Amino acid sequence: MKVAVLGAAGGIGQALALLLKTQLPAGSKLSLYDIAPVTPGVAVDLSHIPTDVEVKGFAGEDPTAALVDADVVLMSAGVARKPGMDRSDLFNINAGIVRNLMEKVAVTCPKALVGIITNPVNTTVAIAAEVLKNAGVYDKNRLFGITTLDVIRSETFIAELKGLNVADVKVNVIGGHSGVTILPLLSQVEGVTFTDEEVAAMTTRIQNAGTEVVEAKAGGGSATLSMGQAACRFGLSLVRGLQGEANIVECAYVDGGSEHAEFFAQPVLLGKNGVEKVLPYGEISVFEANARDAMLDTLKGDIKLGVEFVK
Ligand SMILES: NC(=O)c1ccc[n+]([C@@H]2O[C@H](COP(=O)([O-])OP(=O)(O)OC[C@H]3O[C@@H](n4cnc5c(N)ncnc54)[C@H](O)[C@@H]3O)[C@@H](O)[C@H]2O)c1
Ligand SMILES: O=C(O)C[C@H](O)C(=O)O
Repeated sequence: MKVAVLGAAGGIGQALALLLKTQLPAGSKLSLYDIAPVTPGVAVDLSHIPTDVEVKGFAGEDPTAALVDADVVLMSAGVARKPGMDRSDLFNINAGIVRNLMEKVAVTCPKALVGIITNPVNTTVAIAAEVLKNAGVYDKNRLFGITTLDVIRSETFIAELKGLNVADVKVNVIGGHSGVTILPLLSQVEGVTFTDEEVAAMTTRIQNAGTEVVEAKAGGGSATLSMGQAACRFGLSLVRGLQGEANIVECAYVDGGSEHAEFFAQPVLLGKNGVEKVLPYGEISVFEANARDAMLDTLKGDIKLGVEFVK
C-alpha cells in the first residue's frame, strides 16, 4: 500500500507523516511531497523511526515522482488561515494549488483514493472533481473531502461536557467543512441527552472550533496536530477499506448522490473501491433539520465557486 502526502513539509503534513510512519501496516510505502526543499530531509528524519514503512521525500515544482503507484493521496498543500480570515479567504491561493496538483494526480495515479484537506474544503473538492472530469478519469467513489476533524472535535467536546469516556462517544457530522455547513448530529449521540441550550452552544462551538485554534495560535497558523490525527484516522480507514476490512465507516464530504447538494458530508462505508456505500445519516431533530436546510445555499454557493473556477 502506498500513501502519498502532498504538502508534507507543512504543519499538518509533518504531523500526518509521523503518524502514518508509525501506524501504517507493515510493508507500506509513504511518499512525501512539498514544494519546500526541506521535504527529502523530513523523509530522512522519519526514516530513522524503526517501523516497516518505507519513506521517500520529494521537493520541487513537480509532484509526479511522489505520485507514481500511489493507492491513497492525502492533500494538505496550501496556505492556512490567520485571525480575522474565513476559510473562503484562502480560495484565491489554494484553488490554483489544488487544481495543479490534481492535474498531476489525474495523469499519474488516476485510480488513487484522494482525500482533500486543503481549505476551503467545500470548494477545493469540487475543483478536484472538475479536474478529474476534464481528464476523463473521475470516479466519485474515490474522492473525499476530509471532515474527520469535525468528528473528533465533536467526540472530544461532548465527552468533556458530559464526563464520558471519549472512546465511547460516536458522532456523525454532516454537511460541509466551514461555519454553518458543519452540522454535528447531537440528537443521535447514544446515552446522552442535551438541553436545548446545550445543543445550541455545542453546535456553535464545533462550528467555530477551527477559529478557536486560529485565534489561540495568534497568527501562527491553524489546526495542525489535531488535523494530523484526524487525517491519519481517515487515511488509515481508506487503507483498511482498500485491504478488504469490513465495516469501515467514516463521515466524509463526498459526491454521494445527496438530495441536498452535489457534495455533502455524511457517513460512508469504505471498501476496495473507496466508497462502497453512502449511508443514510438517519433520524435528526427539528433543530438539526432546520440547520441543515439553512446551510444549503452557502454550501451550494461554495461548490459552484469550485466548479466555475475550473470551467
Ligand atoms: N480539512 C480540515 O479539516 C483542515 C484542518 C486544518 C487545516 N486545513 C487546511 O490545510 C491546509 C494546510 O494547513 P497547514 O497548517 O499544514 O499549512 P502549512 O502552511 O503549515 O503547510 C502547507 C504546506 O503546503 C506547501 N505547499 C504550498 N503550495 C504547495 C504546492 N503547490 N505543492 C506542494 N506543497 C505546497 C507549503 O510549502 C507548506 O509546507 C490549509 O489550507 C488549511 O486551511 C484543513
Ligand atoms: O479553521 C481552519 O482554518 C482550519 C481547519 O479547517 C479547522 O477546522 O481547524
